[in-house]
Amino acid sequence: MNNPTENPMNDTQNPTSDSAAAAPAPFDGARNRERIRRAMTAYFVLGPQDVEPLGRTVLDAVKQALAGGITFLQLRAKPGDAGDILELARQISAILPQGEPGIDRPYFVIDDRVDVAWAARQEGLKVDGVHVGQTDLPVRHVRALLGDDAVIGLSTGSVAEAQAAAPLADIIDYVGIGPYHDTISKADAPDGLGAERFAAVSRAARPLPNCAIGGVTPEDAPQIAANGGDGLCVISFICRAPSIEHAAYELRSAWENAR
Ligand SMILES: Cc1ncc(COP(=O)(O)OP(=O)(O)O)c(N)n1
Ligand SMILES: Cc1ncsc1CCOP(=O)(O)O
Ligand SMILES: [Mg+2]
Repeated sequence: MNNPTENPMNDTQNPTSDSAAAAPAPFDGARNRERIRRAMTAYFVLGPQDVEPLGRTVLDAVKQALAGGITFLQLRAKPGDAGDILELARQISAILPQGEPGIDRPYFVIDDRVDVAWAARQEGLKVDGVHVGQTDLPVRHVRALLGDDAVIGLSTGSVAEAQAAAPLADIIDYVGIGPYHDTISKADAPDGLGAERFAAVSRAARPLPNCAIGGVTPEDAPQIAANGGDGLCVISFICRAPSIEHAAYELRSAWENAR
């Protein structure tokens, strides 16, 4: 299913792919913003709380989602002790393909836990960085702790938060915008933004890459693409699907057809 010819991680428009070597794009920073933007295509978030009640494991879910072609992965274990999250990150890292994130394998980040992301990177795991929310450690401290080449994502849910994020484009790499619809996967989430408010938030967050999160399914792809989105981010759509591999494939195909 993970056909390299259809792979945004091997895409000819990707300035870092071999096939683009003849016409290199201008350098856009140490972490390559355009590569990260394209990796927003099919962003999968999960933790034990999302799959274990359904009789699945995080590792099996990740294996199947990789086969289906996800382009970005986030380990969001809530609640979780640091050591347990680190151990899960080790196991996930071991099944990720070798090579460059965004080209040969999905990016892989840890939710909230800058300490775990730091430890994982010290161990040489394929952990690219962290995704933090508005009340987590401020991103300037996250950047100082993780270094220049770590990937840092920030949650935004309003125009004001996006306006505050945009000037930090040298510190953060992308924003998650949501919830797009109401969600069952985050207890304290506000009501869904809907397409119009999403458009205003994504506009305010420019030039940062973004993904839409919260009740998102492949059916949303055309509307999200038309409103300035760079990709689709899901928990339930993949975790609750009869076939995780097929759901991941559907998510990615929907975005590739919509953008
Ligand atoms: C890609 C992405 N976007 C938003 C979130 C939500 O993060 P946050 O607001 O910190 O809430 P929790 O996920 O920590 O409950 C996310 N995790 N990923
Ligand atoms: C973590 C998070 N942040 C905003 S909505 C959300 C949950 C998304 O999960 P689902 O795809 O199941 O609605
Ligand atoms: Mg958080």
